[in-house]
Amino acid sequence: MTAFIGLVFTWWYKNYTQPKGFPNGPNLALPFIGHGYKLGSNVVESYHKFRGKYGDIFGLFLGPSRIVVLNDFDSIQESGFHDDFSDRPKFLPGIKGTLSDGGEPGVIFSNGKHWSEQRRFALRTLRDFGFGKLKMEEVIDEQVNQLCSALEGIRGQPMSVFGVFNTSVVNALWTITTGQGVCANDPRIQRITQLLNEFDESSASPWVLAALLFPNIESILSKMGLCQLQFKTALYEIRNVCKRPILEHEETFDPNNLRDFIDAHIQKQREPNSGISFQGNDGKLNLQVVTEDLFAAGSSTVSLTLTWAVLFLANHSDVQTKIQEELKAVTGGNRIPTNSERQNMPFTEATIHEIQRLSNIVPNSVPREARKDTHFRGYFIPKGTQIFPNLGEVLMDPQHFSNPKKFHPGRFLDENGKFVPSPYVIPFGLGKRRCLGETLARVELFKFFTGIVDHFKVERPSKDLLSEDRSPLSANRPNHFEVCFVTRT
Ligand code: HEM
Repeated sequence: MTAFIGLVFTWWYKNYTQPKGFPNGPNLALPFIGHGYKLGSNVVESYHKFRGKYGDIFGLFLGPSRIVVLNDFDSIQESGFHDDFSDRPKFLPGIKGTLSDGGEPGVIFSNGKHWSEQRRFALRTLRDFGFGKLKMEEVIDEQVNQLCSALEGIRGQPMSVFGVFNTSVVNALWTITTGQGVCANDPRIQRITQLLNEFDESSASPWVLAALLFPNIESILSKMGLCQLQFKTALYEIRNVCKRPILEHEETFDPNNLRDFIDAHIQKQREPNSGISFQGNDGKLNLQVVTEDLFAAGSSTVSLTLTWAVLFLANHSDVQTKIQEELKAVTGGNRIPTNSERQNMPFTEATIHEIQRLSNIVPNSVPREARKDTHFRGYFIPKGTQIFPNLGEVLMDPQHFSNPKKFHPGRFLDENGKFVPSPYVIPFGLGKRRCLGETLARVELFKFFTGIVDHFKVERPSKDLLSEDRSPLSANRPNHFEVCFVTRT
């Protein structure tokens, strides 16, 4: 018996205690759940408390995974550009298929050459987007107009905006990747957006995080009703929906007429020196998964930011008035401004910057992993440790933003009314893994936002201000609320 206890203790000591020089953090990690029992229902709040207690860089076990949480701008920036910290941990391994070298395909959770090549390709293709008649701005304008027409149809009645933007944002992405327009009520798109939405709602739960990090316990947690990984189901469904257009594109591919993102990828696959990640079956798998990745990363992020935007607008009608004045001066108030016109709209720019700061929709960013034993800022970080850049702590840091919980676009305007962006507004992360959809996201946010303010006065159904707090069940969503979109004459 003593020998058994000795063995268990040795196993626990080896797997659940931190090495010398590791950042401070809560004590006593329990087998399998680690410090999960010390986290409340909202991980973001727990991390904020831990930061107060253990400092800007602290460590803990989440399930059996060793984690370091970075909470200040300098360490997030330095780690972001650090070669040893630019890998992603394994995420539901194999769920997206496996490359010939055993690695993960795609871009969000891939590493090494596959990641760098696919990232460079996707970044460039989204940034320079324009295939034949298909131009990014036109695609988005069409979705903004469709959305505004649908909202006009509600005739100013109180309505919830949760999920309202998802369809438009997914439709724009669908057009950009596949070249095909879809009708607003396409059941495939509705299903994908619904699943991503549900995942988003549950993403602050420590159980969901534990299941993502430690797939072996996922089925047990699901059976206990502690977590449902809708995200996984969504990935399968997105895969099925994307398969068909990819096959059709392969059959009808014409190198002299690139129609969309899929065509651009197929062209790379057919170039002899395009890099290993575009060759053979790996190339095909990468296309499949990069397409899925764009949907997974690019839909609820943008639509949730717009949901917060509407909430802030409803609470701050003075902000709406100023933006409407800017729109009138720049466009005459009867069309969606072009992306290049945003430089003439400093107050609008400042407002979107403030919305992105305060909505803080990806508070813990996407985890990275230490590729080897590394010394970082005086700490020892062993190989395999997961690194969480806690962006939310920077966005809400009183050292960078006075009264950080207050919605105040004016903080980003100088005395001449010029827009001065803050280096501490980092909703897209920092460094080598920084969001690759940033350009597209910025154009989408600008166009949907100005389109709505131009068409409507966003009003609260009653005199009471809407709560700007986070829903207790989620790190990034507002509490349920309703607004009225009153058409402007
Ligand atoms: C408001 C909108 C968005 C926000 C706040 C956001 C935020 C982020 C963040 C924080 C990361 C992790 C960065 C890191 O690890 O350092 C990320 C990664 C990523 N985002 Fe976004 N994102 C947004 C929109 C989009 C869009 C529209 C797309 C594409 C259509 C996209 C595609 C990606 C991809 C593919 C990655 C993984 C990059 C890599 O691992 O190399 N995102 N995003």
